[in-house]
Amino acid sequence: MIRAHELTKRYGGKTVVEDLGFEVHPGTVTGFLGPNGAGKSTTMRMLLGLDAPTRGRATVGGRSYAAHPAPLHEVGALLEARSVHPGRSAYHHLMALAHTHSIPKKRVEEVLDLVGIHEVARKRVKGFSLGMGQRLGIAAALIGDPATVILDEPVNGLDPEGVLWIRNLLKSLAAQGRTILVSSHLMSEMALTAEHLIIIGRGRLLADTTVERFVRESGTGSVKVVTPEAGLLTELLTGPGVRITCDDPGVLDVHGTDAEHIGRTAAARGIPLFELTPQNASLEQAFMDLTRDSVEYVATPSLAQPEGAAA
Ligand SMILES: Nc1ncnc2c1ncn2[C@@H]1O[C@H](COP(=O)(O)OP(=O)(O)OP(=O)(O)O)[C@@H](O)[C@H]1O
Repeated sequence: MIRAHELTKRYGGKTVVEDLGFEVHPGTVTGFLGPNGAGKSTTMRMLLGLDAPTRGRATVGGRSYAAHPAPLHEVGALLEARSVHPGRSAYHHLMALAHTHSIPKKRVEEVLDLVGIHEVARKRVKGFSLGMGQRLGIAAALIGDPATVILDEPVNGLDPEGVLWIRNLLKSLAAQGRTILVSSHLMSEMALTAEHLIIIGRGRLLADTTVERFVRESGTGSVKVVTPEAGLLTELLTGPGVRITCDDPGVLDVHGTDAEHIGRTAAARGIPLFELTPQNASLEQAFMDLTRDSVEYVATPSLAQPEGAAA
């Protein structure tokens, strides 16, 4: 388990992480979300003992990172900055890590297989694509078979196949009972990967919730329904809190209820459905609504606002 308690970081006069408290539990993927500059990387660096908190405390598995006798077995991490010597091969990089942490050579082969870079393992890292570099970083994070895995923006620069691969890898690591914390600024990707979300903005906690609850409570979700019986289905679904729009014949946009209820209602009356799709775009919208006041790098338009304009 990861625990942050009143975690605070100041650089000079600027507070970049403020009074942050959360827990990350084993067995699920927890997404760590926030707009650019929200403080995600700084928080992760504090969890990993790479930055000292100005105040507060961060523990992994009940101890601060530095207090672990064999940290690679406890925590595996991928941070944004690449720290691999460009002239080294992936194999030698991992071998060096294994050697200095008493990890058997066999484990190097295992993680190379796991991340799918066995074929290029003897090539120099400087020729690696961003995606290959990310895979190598993940191999290094997993080499100690850690109970906790912390990854900062692992899908950055990956192609769709790579994104899908990371998603499945993280889920399988969580299913093995590990604690997984993964940062992103993409809500839509996290909604597919994570079960739990910790959302920060300007270094402060904005939400600590499950994906399911975030979707439900965002209230902005809708379901696209394609049916030849649009009129009848609209009648059956109409009720308190439900709003249905129909811009194209046979295509309904249903707000205020979920796909399961719509599917069951249709099935009970034998109404055929050609499509029943929860709209994830609105999830991204809910995330942007939540973090709007915390977005740091939209400075230009708001600076251009005349004095006294609404914030
Ligand atoms: N070493 C440092 N010295 C001064 N300011 C820093 C330092 N590291 C980070 N910051 C500032 O702290 C804030 C949070 O940065 P951080 O990289 O933690 O955010 P982030 O959420 O990871 O952003 P991104 O999604 O862009 O990676 C930013 O305003 C950044 O400029």
